[in-house]
Amino acid sequence: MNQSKEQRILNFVLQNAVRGDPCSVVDTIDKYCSQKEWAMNVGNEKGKILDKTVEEVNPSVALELGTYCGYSAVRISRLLKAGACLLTVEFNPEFAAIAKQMIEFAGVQDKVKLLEGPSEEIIPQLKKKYEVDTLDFVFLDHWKDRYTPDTILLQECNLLRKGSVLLADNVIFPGAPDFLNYVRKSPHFQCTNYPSHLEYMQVEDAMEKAVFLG
Ligand SMILES: Cc1ncnc2c1ncn2[C@@H]1O[C@H](/C=C/CNC(=O)c2cc(-c3ccc(F)cc3)cc(O)c2O)[C@@H](O)[C@H]1O
Ligand SMILES: [Mg+2]
Repeated sequence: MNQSKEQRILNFVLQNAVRGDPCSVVDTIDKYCSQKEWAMNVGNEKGKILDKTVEEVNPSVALELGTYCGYSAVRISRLLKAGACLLTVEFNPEFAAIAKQMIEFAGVQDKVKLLEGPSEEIIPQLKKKYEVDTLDFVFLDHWKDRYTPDTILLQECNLLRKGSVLLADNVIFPGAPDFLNYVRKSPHFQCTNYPSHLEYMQVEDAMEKAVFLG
């Protein structure tokens, strides 16, 4: 049975990246996806915005919605301080298996907990089952129509505190218009837009930062 694109990306990393070196894993995925097969990783241009935001927040507990192949999980976790952790949520078992191998090859498995299942089921379990108090940072990169309901759910589950930072990918392309509307109109969020480009393409895209005000 022929391989999936995601399996081909993982194989390329296993054969070309340096085991235990998260930067080389990120660079190798970008090399493959810019030269051979496009894939929906956040990429290097928007990845630098993600890096800066993670470094500013310096989170103890971070959440990612939409692991896919693990590109941003490796990218985020490489910047986390000792003892900090990233919880990343993925409901597609094939992608979860790929991401698990990607995370382990990069050597960041001690900082990353991959939670398999739909975000709407996982988010309400974070406090009791995963011993989360509140989240310092949330990266939204899953189905775009889930950004708003999950942002509301995070608030309902008391997972955000004054200063919690949400960063959303693709608010221009494919677009998350209802999310932009929601956070920009809400008195509970202070928003900043970061214009950029779609990964590996010259198409306009942007990331939106929404800081929870309590
Ligand atoms: C509720 C729930 N729970 C758990 N996992 C969930 C989940 N909803 C989705 N997932 C998971 O997350 C990933 C999905 C990511 C969705 N991302 C995009 O659709 C996306 C698309 C493009 C794109 C751009 C130009 C094009 F022409 C076509 C596509 C670029 C991007 O950057 C994207 O992020 C994927 O791994 C999926 O299984
Ligand atoms: Mg994306």
